[in-house]
Amino acid sequence: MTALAIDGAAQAGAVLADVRARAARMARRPGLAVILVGDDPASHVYVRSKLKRAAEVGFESRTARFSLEVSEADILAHVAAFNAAPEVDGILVQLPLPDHINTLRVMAAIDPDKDVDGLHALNAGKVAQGGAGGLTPCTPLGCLMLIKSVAPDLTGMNAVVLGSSNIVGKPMAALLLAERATVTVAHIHTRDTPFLCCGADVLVTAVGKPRLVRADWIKPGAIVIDVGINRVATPEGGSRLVGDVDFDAVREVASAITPVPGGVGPMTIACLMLNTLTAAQARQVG
Ligand SMILES: NC(=O)C1=CN([C@@H]2O[C@H](COP(=O)(O)OP(=O)(O)OC[C@H]3O[C@@H](n4cnc5c(N)ncnc54)[C@H](OP(=O)(O)O)[C@@H]3O)[C@@H](O)[C@H]2O)C=CC1
Ligand SMILES: Nc1nc(=O)c2c([nH]1)NC[C@@H]1CN(c3ccc(C(=O)N[C@@H](CCC(=O)O)C(=O)O)cc3)C=[N+]21
Repeated sequence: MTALAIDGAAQAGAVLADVRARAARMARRPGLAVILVGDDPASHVYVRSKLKRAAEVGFESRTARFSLEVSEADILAHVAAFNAAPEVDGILVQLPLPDHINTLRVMAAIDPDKDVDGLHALNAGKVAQGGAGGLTPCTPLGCLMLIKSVAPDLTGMNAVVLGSSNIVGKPMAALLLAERATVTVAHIHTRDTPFLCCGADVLVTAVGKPRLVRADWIKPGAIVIDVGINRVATPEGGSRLVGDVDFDAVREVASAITPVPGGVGPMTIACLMLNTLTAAQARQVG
C-alpha cells in the first residue's frame, strides 16, 4: 500500500482563505511584527514568506532587522515597543537567536496576548493544561490539523514525538495528550527510538536529521508527520529540501504521510496567520 501524501499546501490554502475572509470583516486590519536577527539566508526566506502570506490575507506587517551583534537590551526594547503599539496584534521573534541572547528572557518579555508563536510561559502553560484560552505554537497546531484531517479521533492511539524543543516537540506532545492519545517523547538520549516508533499509530518527527526515520521503524498503517526541514546536496551539484523521514520507503508502510516540502511548512505559516487573527480579535472590541 502506498500512503496518502497529506497535502499541506492545500490545507494551508483553506486556512488562509478563512483567515482572509474573517480579517476583512474586522474594523482594523490585524498587524504582525517580526523581529529578525542575523543574516542566515534560510531565516530570511522564512520571514519573507511569512510577510508575503500576511499581505495576502490583508494584514499589516512590519519587520525589525538586526545584525548578529545586537544586544539583548536592544531586542527587549523593540519587544517593549511592539507590546505598546496598538496597531500590532502579533509579535514573532524568529528563532534561533544568537547565543549571547537569552531566548527565554526574550519570550518572557512578549505580551502574552500578542505572542502568536505561543512561546511565552503563560501560553506554553495553557497548552500544557489543555489549551483553553491561550495562543498555541504554530507548527504543532498545524501538525494537529493535518493529523485530524486523516484521523479525526485520536483517543487511545499511541503517539510518538521525536524531538523535545519548546517550539515543536513539547507543545506537540501536549496537544496530542489533550486529544487523549498516549504520548511518548523521544530525544537525543532516548535509548531505543526505533523500537518506540514501531508502536506508534501517529509519529511526529521534529529533529532536523535527513533520513533519520526508516521504513522498518514504522507500524504498518501509521500516520507520519515530518516537521524536519533539511537542505541536502543533490548529485547534480545543487541542493533540495528533505524532512527527517526516508519518504519513499516509509510511504510504502504508512497510511498517510506529509511530504517535505509541501507538508507541515505551509501549515505553520497558515497557523501563524490564524494566531494573529485570533490575537487581533481578542484585542479589538467589535
Ligand atoms: N516545517 C516547519 O514549519 C518547521 C520546521 N522545523 C524544523 O524541524 C526540525 C526541528 O526543529 P526544532 O524543534 O526547532 O529543533 P531543535 O534543534 O531545537 O530540536 C531538535 C530536537 O531533536 C532531538 N534529537 C536530536 N537527535 C535526535 C535523534 N536521533 N532522535 C530523536 N531526537 C533527536 C533533540 O534532542 P535534545 O534536546 O536532547 O538535543 C531536540 O529535542 C528542524 O529541522 C527545523 O528546521 C522547525 C520549526 C518549524
Ligand atoms: N519564532 C519562530 N517561529 C517559527 O515558526 C520558526 C522559527 N522561529 N524559526 C525557524 C522555523 C522554521 N519554520 C518554517 C516555516 C515554514 C516553512 C516552509 O514553509 N517550508 C516550505 C518550503 C520552503 C522552501 O522551499 O524553502 C515547505 O516545507 O513546503 C519552513 C520552516 C518556522 N520556524
